[in-house]
Amino acid sequence: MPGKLGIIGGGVMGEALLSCLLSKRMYTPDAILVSDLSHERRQLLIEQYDIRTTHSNREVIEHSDVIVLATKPQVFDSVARDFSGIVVSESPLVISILAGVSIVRLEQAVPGWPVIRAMPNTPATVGCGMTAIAIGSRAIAEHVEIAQQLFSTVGEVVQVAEPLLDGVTGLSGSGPAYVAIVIEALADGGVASGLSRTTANRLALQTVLGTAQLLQKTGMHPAVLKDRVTSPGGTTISGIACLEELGLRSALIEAVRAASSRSRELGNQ
Ligand SMILES: NC(=O)c1ccc[n+]([C@@H]2O[C@H](COP(=O)([O-])OP(=O)(O)OC[C@H]3O[C@@H](n4cnc5c(N)ncnc54)[C@H](OP(=O)(O)O)[C@@H]3O)[C@@H](O)[C@H]2O)c1
Ligand code: PRO
Repeated sequence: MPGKLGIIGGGVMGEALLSCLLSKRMYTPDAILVSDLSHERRQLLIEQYDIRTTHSNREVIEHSDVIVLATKPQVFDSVARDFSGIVVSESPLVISILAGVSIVRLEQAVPGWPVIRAMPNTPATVGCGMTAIAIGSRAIAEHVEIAQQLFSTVGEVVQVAEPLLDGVTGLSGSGPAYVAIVIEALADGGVASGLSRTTANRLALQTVLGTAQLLQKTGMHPAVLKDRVTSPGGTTISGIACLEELGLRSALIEAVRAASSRSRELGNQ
């Protein structure tokens, strides 16, 4: 991976990328500079990862060959002001992971530099992320290659047309929260049926993990697996009837749609 990496915003997602890129040795700690407004946050990142940090976004911008924007979208205008008037000998690649903020807005904010929009997710922390990227008008093949390399180090990568990124955000960006709720609720069901909390948590987690791996490794359609588990007149069909009655499918569909629409809304603010 070429040169120096800068991360603006060392919060949950900035740290997720940072920790995995370091553990996979894509970057060495001395090649990374992270800016964050919070002193406590900067201290934590220094102690945890032995990287350099700063309160100044401009320092990160001037230091880096690749800049990952990882603040909340709500502070984008303020971060954008930090780019104004900066002169560099070679334009860095700007990769934004901000939900909703469009390539047009990003390109207006950075002075003629290449931009790529990305939507990763938190499993990137352990190298199991899912990231979609959309390419800005000034990015060339070399920049796409850098983004592909960076995000494939922390999981899988797909390229999509920019308008689809809101849907990606609602599905794989927000998805880890939905799946975590499903795992927690399955465990609650186990506890309600008399299992200890520890056993129920273990069963719920391994069931979700094992099912995902089975589907991924075999390429089996989820509906086929559902049918394989469901014996005629057995236990599973009683559970499924309950899920259908209580609307699990439509709840998940509506959750993805609501989150996608919120992503669009954030982009228009
Ligand atoms: N979390 C996810 O699962 C996820 C997944 C995909 C994409 N994203 C995107 O990633 C971005 C960050 O999300 P997050 O969950 O990591 O948020 P977060 O934990 O709040 O991290 C953002 C960090 O940026 C700091 N910050 C605020 N204003 C700043 C400024 N002007 N300059 C530099 N740093 C500043 C924040 O400090 P304070 O807390 O002190 O304000 C915070 O430490 C968002 O745009 C989100 O849409 C998040
Ligand atoms: N977390 C961010 C949010 O909740 C974006 C996707 C996941 O806005």
